Amino acid sequence: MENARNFYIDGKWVAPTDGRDFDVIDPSTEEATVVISLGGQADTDAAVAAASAAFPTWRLSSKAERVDLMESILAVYLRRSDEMGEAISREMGAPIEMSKVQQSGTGSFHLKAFIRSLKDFEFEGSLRAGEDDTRIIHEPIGVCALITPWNWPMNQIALKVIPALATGCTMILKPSEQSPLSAILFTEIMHEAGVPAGVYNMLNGDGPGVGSQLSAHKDVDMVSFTGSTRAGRAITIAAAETIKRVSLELGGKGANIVFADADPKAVAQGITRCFNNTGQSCNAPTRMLVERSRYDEAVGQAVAAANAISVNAASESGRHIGPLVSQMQFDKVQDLIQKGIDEGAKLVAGGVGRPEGLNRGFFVKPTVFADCNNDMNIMREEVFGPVLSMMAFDTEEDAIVIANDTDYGLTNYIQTSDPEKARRVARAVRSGMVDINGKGRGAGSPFGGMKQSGNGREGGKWGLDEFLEVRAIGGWPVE
Ligand SMILES: NC(=O)c1ccc[n+]([C@@H]2O[C@H](COP(=O)([O-])OP(=O)(O)OC[C@H]3O[C@@H](n4cnc5c(N)ncnc54)[C@H](O)[C@@H]3O)[C@@H](O)[C@H]2O)c1
Repeated sequence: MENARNFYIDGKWVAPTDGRDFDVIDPSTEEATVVISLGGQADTDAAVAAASAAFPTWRLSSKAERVDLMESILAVYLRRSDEMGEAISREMGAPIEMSKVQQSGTGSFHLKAFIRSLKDFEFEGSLRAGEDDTRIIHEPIGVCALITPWNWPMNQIALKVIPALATGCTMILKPSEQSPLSAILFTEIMHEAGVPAGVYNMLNGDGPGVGSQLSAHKDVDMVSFTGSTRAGRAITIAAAETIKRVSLELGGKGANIVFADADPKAVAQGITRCFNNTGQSCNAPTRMLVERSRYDEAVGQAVAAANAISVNAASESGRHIGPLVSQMQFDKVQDLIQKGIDEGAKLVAGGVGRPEGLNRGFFVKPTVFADCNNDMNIMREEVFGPVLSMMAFDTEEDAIVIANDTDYGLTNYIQTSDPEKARRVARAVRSGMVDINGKGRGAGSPFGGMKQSGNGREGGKWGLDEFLEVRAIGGWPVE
């Protein structure tokens, strides 16, 4: 990859001033696949300076100009979409076919959705009908630091870069050092599409380096972050000194409430959903709560579904799951599986160690625990691996209490054929998002959580609002 060691600052690929080498590991082989540079303070300062210099002009760009630019980006993206799938598969281990469709597909999906949202967005208007002398104006917040994770790399980049661009902000993207290849390719796409110099900048770096430097930088107006609750807390503290806005998308521990009247396929679908992307999704339904009359049958269905999942290298074609992203994640997931056993949960599928025949690579057995309770680590911590925890409940009220007994509040799932119950439970669970009977949310819906799952909303009109200041001007001379 030609630009692997370089950064993109002020419309050009440049060598780092302050960089050091870092090996990107292929999770299927545990071997270095590319060497990138991790930047230092001088690189951070140069990128922030470029974004600051571009802001006064870009903030005045018209909505039509920005829609045109987003359409150009979409055209280039669609042409290079397969390459994007390959880059993501190589850097974080998503199986190649899944990566080309699901991982890479998020880029064009969000681009299209944001083009629609921007076309509909009113940047200026009256306070309310008849109060035309109070003008409400939405303005871009300024220079934004966009810090993204490795699990859905293009999804997160698109959910931050595109709305920042659409609202007239300028930005510095710092992707995860574990998944830089997709970000480098995306930067080539932005360059080819003709993004003006300085509007979009990209630096590779780690959390303690570029991540912290951006969070604390006096010339950065906002940090938009997706990743662990640990890093979200550190960023908030670093940002406090300069009172910058911090938007956070953090972890989750979604409950999937399966009532006795649910579709017979609900349990198997819950497993597929939980283990997709090798369980590395913040909105994965990792706690399956099943009404007692159906519980034993559900455990049997979950075991059959988990045992039917194959695990293999990311480069192999097929519908298997791939490895975890890194040694660190592998160790963390192994540790949590062992804790589940030690705490008395009933291991009914998978377990510690690699699947048979896979001696190298960060591969984990698809694992199911039954008879869990809410005090266990596997029910409280975000595992971020192919591990499902099951528990029985007796009444609707119990299910709601268990679902809400968590520090997180990102997505909950409800399976029932009773529409009244579905509406009641959807209102009662505390999460930014709820999926009923496997129906996804429409394009342009807000994505985000409550409690320690964060405070941001990404996507659609709400995703644009995140990057805007709202101003109120009284005595506006009416035209
Ligand atoms: N909610 C999500 O989408 C999501 C994504 C990735 C990881 N996670 C969770 O995080 C756990 C650990 O994964 P991880 O260590 O790769 O995630 P992380 O939060 O450490 O890293 C995510 C991003 O934040 C940056 N970062 C890390 N520390 C930072 C700091 N102090 N200041 C600024 N930026 C910082 C990283 O360089 C990366 O770009 C996972 O097990 C999982 O539970 C959640």
